Amino acid sequence: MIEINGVNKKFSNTDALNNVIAAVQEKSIFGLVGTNGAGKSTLLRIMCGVICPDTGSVMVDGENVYENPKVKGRICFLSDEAYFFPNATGESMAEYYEILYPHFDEYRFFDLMERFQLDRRRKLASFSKGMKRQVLMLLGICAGTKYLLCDETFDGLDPLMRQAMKSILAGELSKRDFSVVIASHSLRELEDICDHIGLLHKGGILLSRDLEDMKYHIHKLQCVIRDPEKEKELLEELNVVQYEKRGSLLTVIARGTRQEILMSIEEKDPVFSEVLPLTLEEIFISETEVAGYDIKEIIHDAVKR
Ligand SMILES: Nc1ncnc2c1ncn2[C@@H]1O[C@H](COP(=O)(O)OP(=O)(O)OP(=O)(O)O)[C@@H](O)[C@H]1O
Repeated sequence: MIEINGVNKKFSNTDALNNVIAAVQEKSIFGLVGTNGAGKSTLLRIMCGVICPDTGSVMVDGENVYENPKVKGRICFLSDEAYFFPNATGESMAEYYEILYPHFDEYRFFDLMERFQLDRRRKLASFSKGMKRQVLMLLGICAGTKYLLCDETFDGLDPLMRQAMKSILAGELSKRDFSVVIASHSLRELEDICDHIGLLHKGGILLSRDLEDMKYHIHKLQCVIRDPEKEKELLEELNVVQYEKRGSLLTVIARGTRQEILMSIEEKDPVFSEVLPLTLEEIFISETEVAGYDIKEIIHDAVKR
């Protein structure tokens, strides 16, 4: 488990991170979402012990990661710019990773390179940006470390490759003691792979939640109730996050399971009613508005990229 305990980091006059608190659970995928300059790379670099926080700490399996080679050996960090040595090929990078990571699985790496139609003998400098990112992801997966931290590594891949990488990551998770952190601009990108999402904004975590939990405990109700008294009662009974009335159609975003909301609405003799799950985007917008933030622009920006 990685615990981020009140981490602060300042660069000259810039507050890059401001009291960040979060946890990456065992055998999980943690999505770190945020726009440019939100502090994602800084947080990842602190999480893998490359830079030291000004205050606060990052504990990996109960030990401080900074200047701790034993703990750092359990982490593989893939930076947002794929860096390879001059003249490096897939084969020579494999040799390098074998030195760095004792559990690096060379056989698997070459097998995956072949499946992705990446020539292991070709110079990586001649690969496209997306192909370089594929090689980097495969190196990271085959490194055999307990933790893999990916800084926007998914963002340069085409949709097919993204899906392929996601299924490889999911396969790894089911086989071994493995956790992944993926930083991305795109909320939608992470929706179908992450167990947990942390939303980073201007150096602070605005929201950090389990996806299943979020989706299970908040819903959108659309209904038409003729009797205004019953409509009022419904709004009092439900744990309302937001509501809107257009003509006779009442739309409510409320906390609660689908079953709980259905029970409340059925007692009010609705002319029409339906309870729908929220998209991740809708959940983030409503949750952050409740917390007093007008996050729509940030979320939409993150979704568009
Ligand atoms: N070495 C540094 N020196 C000075 N300022 C820095 C340094 N590294 C990061 N910063 C500043 O810290 C803030 C957070 O930067 P960071 O790279 O962590 O954001 P990010 O969320 O990864 O952004 P992006 O999505 O654009 O990569 C920015 O304002 C950035 O200018």
